[in-house]
Amino acid sequence: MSEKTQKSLENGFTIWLTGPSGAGKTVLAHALKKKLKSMGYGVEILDGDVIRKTLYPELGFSKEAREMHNRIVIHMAKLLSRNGVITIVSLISPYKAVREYARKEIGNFIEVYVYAPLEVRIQRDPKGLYKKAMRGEIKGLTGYDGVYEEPENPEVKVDSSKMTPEEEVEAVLEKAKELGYL
Ligand SMILES: Nc1ncnc2c1ncn2[C@@H]1O[C@H](COP(=O)(O)OS(=O)(=O)O)[C@@H](OP(=O)(O)O)[C@H]1O
Ligand SMILES: Nc1ncnc2c1ncn2[C@@H]1O[C@H](COP(=O)(O)OP(=O)(O)O)[C@@H](O)[C@H]1O
Repeated sequence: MSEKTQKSLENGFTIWLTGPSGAGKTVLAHALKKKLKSMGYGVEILDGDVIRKTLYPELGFSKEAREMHNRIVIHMAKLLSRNGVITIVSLISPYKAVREYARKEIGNFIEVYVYAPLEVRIQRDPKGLYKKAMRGEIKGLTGYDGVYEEPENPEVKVDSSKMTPEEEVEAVLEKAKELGYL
């Protein structure tokens, strides 16, 4: 669809995908983008891994580093959302307080807990990080030997070991409609 025919939302919103490595955030982010684009909306993905590699590859994964990085992503999402863009954030964001800050700052907000059991994530291990953690080559891998504070009341929870990406997309879009964002 050309820019001229792109649907413009007066108020954008943010779909915040949180969950540990290998849970399925990236896959869901791209499936959502494809679907929303085909419906004619302006969509942007903010992927934590990509932003890290582009802006500060040496940052690391201490609590302080993650909080600072997450705050930068929150600011980007706020700017995009308030200009009518549907913003999909794909970010481990392990700390509840930071996600609550995101909700408050951004406003129109759908928190999606992307869940998969540890055994499934270990089996998938798309980046080989669980193998490295098991060999002791990395420490503090989120959801393995690093903290992940599970969302208590996310707008949506998807279990990627039981649902297809298409079913996950439907669950998120249904919630967006229910909340009046679409
Ligand atoms: N120790 C440790 N813990 C967690 N993740 C690690 C770690 N080391 C490297 N990686 C890789 O970093 C990717 C990006 O993480 P995020 O920016 O989403 O994380 S965070 O919100 O700052 O916690 C994250 O991407 P995803 O696998 O897509 O989630 C990992 O691939
Ligand atoms: N229903 C599903 N939703 C998302 N990912 C799935 C699903 N089923 C299997 N997978 C697989 O799980 C892995 C998830 O990786 P990824 O999306 O990169 O996770 P994350 O971004 O959370 O680290 C991929 O290899 C993907 O093919």
